[in-house]
Amino acid sequence: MISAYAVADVYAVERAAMAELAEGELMARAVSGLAEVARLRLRERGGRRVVALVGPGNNGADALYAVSALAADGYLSAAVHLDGQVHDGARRATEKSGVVLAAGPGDGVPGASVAAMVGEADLVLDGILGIGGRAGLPTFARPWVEAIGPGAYVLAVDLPSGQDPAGLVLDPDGVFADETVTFSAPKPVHLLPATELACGLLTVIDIGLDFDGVAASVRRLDRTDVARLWPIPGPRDDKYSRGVVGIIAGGENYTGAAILATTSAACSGAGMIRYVGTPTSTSLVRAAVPEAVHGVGQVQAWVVGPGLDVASRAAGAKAQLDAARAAIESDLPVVLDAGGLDLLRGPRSAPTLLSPHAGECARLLTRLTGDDVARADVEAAPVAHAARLADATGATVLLKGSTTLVIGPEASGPAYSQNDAPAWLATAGAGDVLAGLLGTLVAAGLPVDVAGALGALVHGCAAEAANPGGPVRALDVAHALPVTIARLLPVT
Ligand SMILES: NC(=O)C1=CN([C@@H]2O[C@H](COP(=O)(O)OP(=O)(O)OC[C@H]3O[C@@H](n4cnc5c(N)ncnc54)[C@H](O)[C@@H]3O)[C@@H](O)[C@H]2O)[C@@H](O)CC1
Ligand SMILES: Nc1ncnc2c1ncn2[C@@H]1O[C@H](COP(=O)(O)OP(=O)(O)O)[C@@H](O)[C@H]1O
Repeated sequence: MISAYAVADVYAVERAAMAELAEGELMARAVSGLAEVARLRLRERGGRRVVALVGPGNNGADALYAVSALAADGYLSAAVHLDGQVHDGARRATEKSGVVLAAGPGDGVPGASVAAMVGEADLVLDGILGIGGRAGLPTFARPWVEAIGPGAYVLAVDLPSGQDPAGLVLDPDGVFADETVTFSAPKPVHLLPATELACGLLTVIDIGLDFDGVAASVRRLDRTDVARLWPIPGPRDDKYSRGVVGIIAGGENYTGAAILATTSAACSGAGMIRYVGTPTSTSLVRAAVPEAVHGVGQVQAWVVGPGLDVASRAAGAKAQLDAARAAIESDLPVVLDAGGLDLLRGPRSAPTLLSPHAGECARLLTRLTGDDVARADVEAAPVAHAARLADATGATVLLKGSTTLVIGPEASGPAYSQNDAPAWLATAGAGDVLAGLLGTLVAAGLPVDVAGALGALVHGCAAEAANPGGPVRALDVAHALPVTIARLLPVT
């Protein structure tokens, strides 16, 4: 598991370490790791020119020291900084090592020469702001960032400047890095959906800080966690003890969603599937998933909603909707997706996992809170909106996207944020496959937040396995689940 820590906690751990170490030791460790990554990237790309964008704080000092080390190695090194607002030691190191220094804007150095210096760089070290910064790129740095050439490799120190350290909102004018080098541990900005995209590849450098006993602010499961968490059957298990999942999905319109969700539940190892559909969906599921049994019965968890049309007056729709409402009113765990979200009236007493995409999250918030929330609002501030939905419903919310967030109501512990899927997974029906997989995990008894994070992880891995590097269809993601799961489990 990867843990990200809140900025205040990182500072506290740093202060404790500094009290034990010689002055400057922590920064020296950070700089040495940063310079090493920069050297590696310059070598890989055959680059010769490096420029550091230097802000007034320690982040700028890291970048200045690193660029000095690169100058000593013979790279053509330069730095732009705010005159009079540079770390003294770092400035002295830079002057000694022959780095070309340009202060700008505002001290007589023409903006054009600063722009040319930045524009020619093969590698740009972004040290404008670190985790102590606020969201938003400072005005002085705008011309620097605008001057970055299209072919430059942008290596951010700690975070891409302008981006929110807490990871709550994206600054479209901030830096978008190819890679972010951070120290000791990730911070929320690196893992959360709004800002992760701006960080590029994340490289964490160990500088010897100890986070034992510090609570994570955001968690991310990795592939090595699957063996520990997956419900593996034992010799005493039978289909019922493994968990029966009831799936109320599809209708006369979205028949495919029924097949995708039930196939996914079967392929992820549900002990048994009870399917409740309309006549056409039912006959298609009978053909596609012969393992499923039909009609309402005893289950350990319900999945309600993929392809469910709550306004349908087609044959069998009323009976299916009655079953869906009864499932939501029951005291059993429920995964609510797509059309099922339209049936939620308020908090439930049993474990509940909502799995909206941004549009569905906006629609549900609008209905439940009375505020007009648009899809774009959710996309701009995913954590705030998902948390609001969790608080309004008492449920755990799995907000789907390229980074999928799993967050419970206030005080229910840190969120999970998963980024395991290729962008090819952004395809119709992929969410229906996820719903079936979540149903398997919740019916097996996993807590809904763990089921959400684990499901998103395995769903992403199955999408990659279905056709590495190329397009995937949703049904192939479901069919890739058995072998994907087997590969993630220990060999017995
Ligand atoms: N094969 C199937 O049976 C499938 C069934 N599905 C089911 O379909 C139902 C509706 O899901 P949605 O997420 O589509 O519904 P939503 O109502 O959440 O989203 C539709 C939104 O997409 C916008 N939109 C539609 N076409 C667009 C286009 N070409 N370009 C830009 N925007 C466009 C619409 O304006 C609307 O805002 C759900 O119940 C879902 O489970 C989907 O999962 C797809 C596959
Ligand atoms: N850009 C992306 N990269 C990776 N995964 C994505 C991306 N966009 C969406 N996804 C994933 O694809 C799935 C789409 O689900 P959803 O929007 O419900 O589609 P549908 O309703 O058509 O099944 C979700 O699991 C989501 O996390």
